[in-house]
Amino acid sequence: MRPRRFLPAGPLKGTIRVPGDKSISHRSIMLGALAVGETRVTGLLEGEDVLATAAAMRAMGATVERTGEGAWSVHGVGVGALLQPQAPLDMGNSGTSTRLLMGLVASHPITATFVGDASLSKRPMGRVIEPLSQMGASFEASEGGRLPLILKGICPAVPISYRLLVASAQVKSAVLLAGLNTPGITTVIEPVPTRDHSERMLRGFGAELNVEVEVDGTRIISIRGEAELKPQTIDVPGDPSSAAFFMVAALITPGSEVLIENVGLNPTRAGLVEVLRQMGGQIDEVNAREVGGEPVADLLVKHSPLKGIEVDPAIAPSMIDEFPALFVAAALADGVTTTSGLDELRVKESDRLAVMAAALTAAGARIEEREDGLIITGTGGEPLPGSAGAIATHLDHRIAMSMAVTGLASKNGVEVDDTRPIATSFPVFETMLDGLAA
Ligand SMILES: O=C(O)C1=C[C@@H](OP(=O)(O)O)[C@@H](O)[C@H](O)C1
Ligand SMILES: C=C(OP(=O)(O)O)C(=O)O
Repeated sequence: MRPRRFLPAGPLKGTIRVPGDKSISHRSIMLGALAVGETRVTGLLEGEDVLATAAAMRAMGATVERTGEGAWSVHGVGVGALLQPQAPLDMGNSGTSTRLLMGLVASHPITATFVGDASLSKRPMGRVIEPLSQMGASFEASEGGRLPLILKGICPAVPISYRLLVASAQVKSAVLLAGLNTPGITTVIEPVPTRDHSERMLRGFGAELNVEVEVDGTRIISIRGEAELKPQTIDVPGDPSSAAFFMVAALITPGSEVLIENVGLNPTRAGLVEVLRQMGGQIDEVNAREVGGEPVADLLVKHSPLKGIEVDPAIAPSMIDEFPALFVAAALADGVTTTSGLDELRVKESDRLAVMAAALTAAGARIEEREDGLIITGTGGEPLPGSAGAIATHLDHRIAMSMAVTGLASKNGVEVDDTRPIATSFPVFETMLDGLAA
């Protein structure tokens, strides 16, 4: 364990550039590994989760090499040509690596064992086991459909049409990736839109992918299998989920003004910016452009008095990883913030509703935990008292970073029990935070 007390500090001033988007980084390595020829990636997130994906693709035959800071070269094996890994695939803390790679393995004639850390081993895999079983793959999973599990893929797999039961980009992507090496058309029906990086990138690599949107917003996504992917050059935009911590930090710390450069603002990811603006946060988009097929801008964030709001549950999928950071903003806002429809937060790296309720309460905030959300009564900008002892982060990087930010807006600081998990998604977080506060 690596504990740290995050002390009150500020104002935050300066310009930062957050590391590459985690979702896009995973996908660029996976698709690069399935294209024939060399894919070059710049701006790749070199966090532990993405490195787990890189190691797994190497174990299945691809050449994945670092050529410079954030610069990677991937020589793929071609769709259908993944090799049987010789040892269990260690997915560490990463749900995205696990579920997307299960999709890839499912339609190859190989068997793979998936293992992970204590957090990942508690997370539900039934949501991908179900559709991939329909496609013909077989599974030996631990109790409740959890890791460790053994997946026996099948070739040819059976194309399916699958309606998502949970709003999950990981489940959608697992089925689409399995569909890549499946004859015919594999379809995912998505009643609630989730992040669409897989769709964008599959198209970019030359897969035949079709999206129809029905009047009620349901998306019908079809991919033609036995695809041939062409290698690409990919520039990964900055991760809005990492930028989130600095947006909130700047908004709640008096006198702050921070420019966060190169932030990915794909509409399926940008919910937090909208919600913080509804709360009164001043966040200006400058230099809007496109990077790697994704909308990007620099965000100029200034300290702002925030007010509590009722967060529309419909926006949740577009900010699903940002709720821990939002709860911190709400704890410092004037009035009550209500959130609902957040059951999915209970099955992330930790139970993010229970863990954030306990953590913010320990820091002196007023929190009521409901079945599907938190109700937070803010201080109206007054610093929170801070924590007496160490706050339990349960191997969850986003809890650790959220509570680090809470420390800035506290009287006595907030102690986090373990900062190591931050390296799964944002290895330079502490350096950046210390730099802005200096
Ligand atoms: O597809 C992805 O890259 C991700 C999808 C989301 O998970 P779910 O699909 O479980 O909602 C998100 O929480 C995760 O951090 C990354
Ligand atoms: C939920 C997350 O990641 P994953 O599901 O890939 O572990 C996250 O990064 O917040």
